[in-house]
Amino acid sequence: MQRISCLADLEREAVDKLDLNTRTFFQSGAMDLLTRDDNREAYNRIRIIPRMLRDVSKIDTSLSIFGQTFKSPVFLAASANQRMAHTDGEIAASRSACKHGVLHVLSSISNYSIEEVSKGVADLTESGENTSVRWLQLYVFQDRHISYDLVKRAEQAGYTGIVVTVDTPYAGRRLDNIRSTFRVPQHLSLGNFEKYADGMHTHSPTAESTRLAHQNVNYTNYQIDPSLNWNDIKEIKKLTKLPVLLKGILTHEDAAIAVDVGVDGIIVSNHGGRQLDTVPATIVALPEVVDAVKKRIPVFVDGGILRGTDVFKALAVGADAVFVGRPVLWGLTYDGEKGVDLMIDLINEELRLAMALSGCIKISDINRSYLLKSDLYPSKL
Ligand SMILES: Cc1cc2nc3c(=O)[nH]c(=O)nc-3n(C[C@H](O)[C@H](O)[C@H](O)COP(=O)(O)O)c2cc1C
Ligand SMILES: CCCCC(=O)C(=O)O
Repeated sequence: MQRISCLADLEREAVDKLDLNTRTFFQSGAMDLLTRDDNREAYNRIRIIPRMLRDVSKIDTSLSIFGQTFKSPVFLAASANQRMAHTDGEIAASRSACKHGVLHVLSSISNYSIEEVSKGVADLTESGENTSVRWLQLYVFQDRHISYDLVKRAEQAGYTGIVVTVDTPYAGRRLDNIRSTFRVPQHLSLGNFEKYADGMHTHSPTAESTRLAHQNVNYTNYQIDPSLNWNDIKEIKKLTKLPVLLKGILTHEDAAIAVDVGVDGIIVSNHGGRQLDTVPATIVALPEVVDAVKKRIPVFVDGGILRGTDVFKALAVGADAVFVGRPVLWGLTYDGEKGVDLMIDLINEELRLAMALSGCIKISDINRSYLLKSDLYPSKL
């Protein structure tokens, strides 16, 4: 077997190992996959302009956000059902993030619960790692008490941020999941919701409702509340002292409202092309969001990031850090925690090299002057 040299190799190995059901769940995007694929192609169209002779013998990829220090700006995005990739699922991904000093975002729709993941990383604190690099991704369910309780549980379990996903009032229409009838394997449950299966909470998502939602038998079966609006975001802000971020913003208009209502951070995302097909690639949407936010709050981006040069380009446009989604699943599938370690090491090494070869010594050195101007997308501003 050839050695894994980059994230694309890791994807190939993982895809070879997976059954059709899991593979289509991970790879799928909405409708014709135009946005999913555009996320990557848009990075490929941007050229880096390097500078020389700057003593690049020491490269520092560390950064600080909300008072927390991270070793690299490549974070791990939330994805549902990570035990479909590997039996250690979310615990393995979270452990790997803690060891590397980068963020792990736990999906609301995880197989291991908020508390199980906390327990699963606890021994790393004893060996000196910072295990507070964990945020919770929040879906706002029709039964608001469930979502509000998830926030409280996250606070108690040592999570340090809440990421509210705002692009999913309904699940996108993912044709391959409909064609091959997506199923969460019977032995997996949705850890966070077991405590609500008491008859009191009739709107709690279950593994069964998840199955149906993915088959689009009933779009509302995830029990996500499609009435979610800006007033709810203000309520969530009142509920917690943790930073509250919005994931799924794609326009300068929404970015400006987010800042006005007191949101603490924005993740420019199109859900990996899984929601509304034909929305712009995230690296295309990023400049107008960055320009509207004017550094008042951090801006992050995800979607299609596979190379160290992609990370460099996103930071050059103005992202504070980036998230990778599917690559976490490829790492998990390949070799559990060790596979995620490998994924993080590979992309960090590529970023380090991209910085050195373009003459950037630290993260704050990276800016738009390192990109060919004609490749930067026209902003709506
Ligand atoms: C299998 C899968 C499950 C996902 N589940 C969630 C989720 O539960 N909540 C969420 O906010 N985003 C979810 N996402 C979206 C990711 O957080 C992220 O936005 C996206 O994967 C980034 O694109 P990339 O995969 O090209 O890196 C999921 C993505 C995938 C591929
Ligand atoms: C309604 C979608 C829930 C899981 C998810 O976010 C995804 O599969 O992309």
